[in-house]
Amino acid sequence: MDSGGISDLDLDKYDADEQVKIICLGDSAVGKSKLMERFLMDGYRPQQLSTYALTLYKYTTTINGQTVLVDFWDTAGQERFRSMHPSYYHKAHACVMVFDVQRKITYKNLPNWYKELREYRPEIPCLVVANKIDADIKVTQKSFNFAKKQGLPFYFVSAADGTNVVKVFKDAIQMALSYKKNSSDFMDEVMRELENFELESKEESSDKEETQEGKLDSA
Ligand SMILES: Nc1nc2c(ncn2[C@@H]2O[C@H](COP(=O)(O)OP(=O)(O)OP(=O)(O)O)[C@@H](O)[C@H]2O)c(=O)[nH]1
Ligand SMILES: [Mg+2]
Repeated sequence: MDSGGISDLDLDKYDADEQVKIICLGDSAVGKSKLMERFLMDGYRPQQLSTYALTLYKYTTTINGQTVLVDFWDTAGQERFRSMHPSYYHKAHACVMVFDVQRKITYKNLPNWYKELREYRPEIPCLVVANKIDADIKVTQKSFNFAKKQGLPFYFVSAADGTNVVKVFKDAIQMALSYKKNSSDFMDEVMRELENFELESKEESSDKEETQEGKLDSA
């Protein structure tokens, strides 16, 4: 129940009603960090060092009157395809998968990223993003069939000029929320039940709290 505890603290601290985790996948230098920065800071600083470690961005927004806390996870894609640590995927509610329209290899690697994602998170919404369309707008006439074949939403974007960036992340947040609410993923159901169970028992009696948490920890 480690992250469950942290979530509760976060919800209090940010005065949020809901919390979702969104991860970003894709080869190195496709623009994952730039896209997130563009969305979060509404700015774009070219030529920044690539991401070496994990970066966690916290973002709050209001959807249908509810305050939603979004954890955006960003990590380095590496030069060649490399696996992410399982904790990166843990309890993620949506994934933004990025490739660079100027480098075919980054598109060819999408099935590798997707395969790994599905090993850990079989059901979460995944959005496919073709970045850097500013470099050559003609690419938007090309067809990139991977997303269609997998039945995934697809977006042409540019972190440099901002095209579709807000749209992608807003959609990702909505999808993450609806996934969290109507999830058929068994593990998530169980986790949610456990979280509710913990809250209810806290309300009932505070002196039982410790025993209750002890039980959940060993579950
Ligand atoms: N022309 C253009 N360049 C971009 C765009 N987005 C990112 N870049 C450039 O591409 C390079 C890589 O961007 P990053 O955001 O660092 O890529 P990343 O996917 O986070 O890379 P790693 O952290 O190594 O996995 C940088 O030099 C950016 O300036 C874009 O939309 N258009
Ligand atoms: Mg990066």
